[in-house]
Amino acid sequence: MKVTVVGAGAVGASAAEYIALKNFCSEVVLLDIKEGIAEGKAMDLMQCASLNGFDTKITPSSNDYSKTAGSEIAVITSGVPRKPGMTREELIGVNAGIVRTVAENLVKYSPEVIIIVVSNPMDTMTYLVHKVSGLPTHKIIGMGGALDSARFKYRLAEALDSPVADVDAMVIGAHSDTGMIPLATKASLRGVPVADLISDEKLKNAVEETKVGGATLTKLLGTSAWYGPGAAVSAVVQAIACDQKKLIPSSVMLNGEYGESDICIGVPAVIGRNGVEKILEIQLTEEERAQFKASADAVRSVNNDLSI
Ligand SMILES: NC(=O)C1=CN([C@@H]2O[C@H](COP(=O)(O)OP(=O)(O)OC[C@H]3O[C@@H](n4cnc5c(N)ncnc54)[C@H](O)[C@@H]3O)[C@@H](O)[C@H]2O)C=CC1
Ligand SMILES: O=C([O-])CC(=O)C(=O)O
Repeated sequence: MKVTVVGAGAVGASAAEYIALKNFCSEVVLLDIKEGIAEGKAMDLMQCASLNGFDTKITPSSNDYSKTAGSEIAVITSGVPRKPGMTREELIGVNAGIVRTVAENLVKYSPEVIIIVVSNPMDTMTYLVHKVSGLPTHKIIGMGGALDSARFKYRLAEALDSPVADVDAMVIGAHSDTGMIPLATKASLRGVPVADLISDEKLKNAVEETKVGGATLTKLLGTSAWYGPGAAVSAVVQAIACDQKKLIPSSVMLNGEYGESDICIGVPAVIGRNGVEKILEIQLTEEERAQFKASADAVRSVNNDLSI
């Protein structure tokens, strides 16, 4: 299995590292437009192979897409991250041009590829890839829900004083500070509804902290996060590569599901060897349905800023 990661910055390198550590791919091509970056990161990562016991070969590329030819999966992390005080939506002006060119180049050399979009504003960048790549809709997946759900589980575990691994929870909606919808009503501690175990106030705090999870880290770090994003990317890549058919909230093109069409936004999706294998339409409360509609409206208005 050959996987390409475009963008050898913080998130791209972290994703390549986690993919290699999990040892399920033969090759990861790490491509960056900046001369030397991919070479340096790939060399540094390959020097971990004997220490960490992985066989995955990490091949660098300085913007040479011929090296990506025949990739079955490609991850787009190229573009600028936000700085403290910014929203993800403010990145559209720079990132749309980058994501468009990258998607076109990827498809040129790997016409059968499945693309995972990470660059922000992620839901709109995913929509853009649908419009410019010519790939079938099931082959384009926006990564946001995997990360946001992991952050929600972390916040719930904190509130419950329980191990994170005992918590199950999901976040749907847009990957944005205001559009995320952590599904508090469905969160559980090994099947026991979390709402039965902690106060409304604690649950509400966990929801609010999850929604601004990216902004909180950006404020602390001066740039956006990379370990969680890299791990979340590797989980989506592995679900495809190993045909795991995992239920991962992902930004996918909707065609009537949840009452929305011609939009990419986070919904529960089964991810396997064919990419998006199924979209699950789960029961939402009236309040969650209203939140989803508002979230979709906001994504649509950002999509309108694209020139496609
Ligand atoms: N969807 C999600 O959950 C998350 C999304 N992000 C987004 O991912 C993106 C990357 O973030 P970081 O890795 O922290 O940024 P970074 O600045 O560390 O790395 C970005 C890399 O992209 C490269 N690049 C720029 N234009 C390129 C092009 N045309 N072709 C190839 N490479 C190019 C740069 O040289 C740089 O090395 C940002 O847009 C950020 O907002 C970050 C975290 C989570
Ligand atoms: O917050 C950001 O800008 C980066 C991102 O999408 C995340 O970490 O969730």
